[in-house]
Amino acid sequence: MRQAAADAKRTSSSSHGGGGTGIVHDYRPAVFPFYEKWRKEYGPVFSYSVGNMVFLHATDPGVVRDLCLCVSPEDLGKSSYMKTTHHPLFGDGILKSNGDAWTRQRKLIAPEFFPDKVKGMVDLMVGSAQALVRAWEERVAGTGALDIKVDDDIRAYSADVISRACFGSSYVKGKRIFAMIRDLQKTVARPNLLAEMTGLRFLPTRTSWAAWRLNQRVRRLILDVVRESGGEDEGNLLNAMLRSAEAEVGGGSASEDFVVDNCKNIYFAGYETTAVTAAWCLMLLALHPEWQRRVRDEARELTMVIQETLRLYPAGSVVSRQALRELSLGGVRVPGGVNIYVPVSTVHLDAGLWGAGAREFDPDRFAARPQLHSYLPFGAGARTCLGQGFAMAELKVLLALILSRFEVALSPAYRHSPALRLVVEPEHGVQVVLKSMWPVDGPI
Ligand code: HEM
Repeated sequence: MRQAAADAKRTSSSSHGGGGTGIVHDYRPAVFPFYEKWRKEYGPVFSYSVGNMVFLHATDPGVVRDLCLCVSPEDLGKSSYMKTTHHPLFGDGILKSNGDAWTRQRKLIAPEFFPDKVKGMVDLMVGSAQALVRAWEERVAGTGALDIKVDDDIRAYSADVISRACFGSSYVKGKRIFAMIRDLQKTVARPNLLAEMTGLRFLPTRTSWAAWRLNQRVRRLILDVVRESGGEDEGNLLNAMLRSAEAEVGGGSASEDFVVDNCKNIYFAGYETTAVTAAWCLMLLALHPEWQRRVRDEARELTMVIQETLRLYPAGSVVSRQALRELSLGGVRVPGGVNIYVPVSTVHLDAGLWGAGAREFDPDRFAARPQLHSYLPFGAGARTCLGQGFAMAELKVLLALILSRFEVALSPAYRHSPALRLVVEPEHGVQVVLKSMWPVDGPI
């Protein structure tokens, strides 16, 4: 098995040879070698167990369609698998909660991402994107062309946007908080399967102590910002959550928990996902200069390019659920307690759903709306991503500004190697060559 994974890794991790030849967008054999092997052996629906946990792996369109249509929080919820290990990161926030607790949080947070609210955040996105583009312009000036790994700068953009949106004028402190949550994420991201499967997870370990300490610091800092804001209505997410929490759960530590946990959830859900999507999108645009031209001519085309990026490189690689009671999905009986995994990239590359060219980059396919169950970059059913409008706006602002200033080509140093680190990201970063299209003091 290990050898199969290593072989697959070698074939998908390739230097692209200058013009982008040799890049294979289908990363499944490298990133999910076991699932691919089992799917080929057992078909689109199979189950396996780890200790006493049962997993149903499904890519059958009937199962996926029923999963998308199931909106009852009593039937399907988020898996309790890893809940204890990941508790310092997610707490009881929206991402992992179920039942009434989830319904209440969703109702409170969703309005903060309604289109009119997102529209009000576009200016702050433009401000952050302009800072990035200006910095690149300065580096390009004098050299004519800049060979650059874009990932860190894009991450800084994503962190800046989400900090400003969440923390308003305290966004500098917000960025420190998010940096700490990132450390927390790294600490809890090392899964301890044995601990999950046994009572040992309740015993403190060095990692769990480190996570606990980090968590306390994050909590103190978030509550500091809340106190500093003095309840002033700044129109940022933090204040909105505070208002909601006080109205719903009353003051005191329950409302503090609500705010702290959901700050961490929003950060986790919105930061890395958006940054990684922007990086993959730049890689694909660098490979396809004809699409750079089309996007410059017609803004609508940018939406299609982003949609196609999310099809080929979905940041959320798996839609996971737990059957909270016995269900039937696409004619398959699913007993209560079973964990359901839908590998998004397999659905997105299904030739039956997307045609023979499913593995190729072709944004034109999004001229028509895809079928509900064939496109899951933002998840499925009642639990779909709350921030998708926000993420799309953030991506459009950044990419439109970059393309209005630069021609983008893939660097000869780029190595294509998608790797799973909670989200599927470019293992060695995305390295491109930027050429300025305008004089450096031109308008942005
Ligand atoms: C390109 C960027 C993004 C991608 C690909 C993405 C993807 C996802 C996915 C796959 C889920 C799980 C859905 C499911 O299980 O059915 C999710 C949930 C969620 N996302 Fe996003 N997301 C992105 C950006 C954002 C942003 C920017 C925010 C907020 C600022 C956000 C907030 C959330 C929240 C709150 C949930 C939990 C929804 C619930 O459980 O009810 N996401 N996202």
